[in-house]
Amino acid sequence: MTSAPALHVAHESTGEIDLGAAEQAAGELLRALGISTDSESLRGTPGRMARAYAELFTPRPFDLTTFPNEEGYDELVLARSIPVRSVCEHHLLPFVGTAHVGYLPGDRILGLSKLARVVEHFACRPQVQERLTKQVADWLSEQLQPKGVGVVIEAEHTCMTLRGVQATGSNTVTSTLLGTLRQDARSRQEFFALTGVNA
Ligand SMILES: Nc1nc2c(ncn2[C@@H]2O[C@H](COP(=O)(O)OP(=O)(O)OP(=O)(O)O)[C@@H](O)[C@H]2O)c(=O)[nH]1
Ligand SMILES: [Zn+2]
Repeated sequence: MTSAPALHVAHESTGEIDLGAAEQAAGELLRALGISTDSESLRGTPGRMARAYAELFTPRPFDLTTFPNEEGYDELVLARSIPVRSVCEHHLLPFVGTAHVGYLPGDRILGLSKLARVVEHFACRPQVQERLTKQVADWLSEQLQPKGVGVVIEAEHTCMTLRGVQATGSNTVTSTLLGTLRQDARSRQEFFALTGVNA
């Protein structure tokens, strides 16, 4: 199988990260919340907070490597249980879970790891789960021109399980289907059956 020229996926930063300013602000936030940073173990906490959020908001750049679909493979390609870690844009608390990302190939097939990389790419920013699901599906559709795309994400929102309503054990399922996977009932059913999500 010959590799097509890789298309570089630009880092889509949500803005410049100023670690120094973030550390200072984190220190002020802790003090405003009544948490002293005087002790040895908390002295570095504002800096750690700044670096932790910077890490969560910085996706790793990657190349979108595709190959010609030489065998004319026309069934579903599905990567299941891709880990998802993101941060909800309402509380800036983590939501974590798994994504199932699949497509029905057209003229080209995608390097399999890229299905996980595109999830990370859109997860590394303040998000809502619905938008993340749709962004992954739309991006695959635009870049690969497949016959269909399906994305399902199941995630626990810690803003909903650890605080607020404290709905411990709950998780949220979102899905976006495009093309044949949306229009054709049999393809749709097969997709959900293979993801293991009851729909
Ligand atoms: N649709 C959607 N809502 C989300 C997501 N992540 C968090 N939220 C919700 O965003 C909402 C923000 O609502 P507010 O009423 O402003 O916040 P709040 O007072 O902290 O609400 P509670 O969480 O109910 O205590 C909450 O209902 C969250 O559950 C997400 O990915 N998608
Ligand atoms: Zn939230």
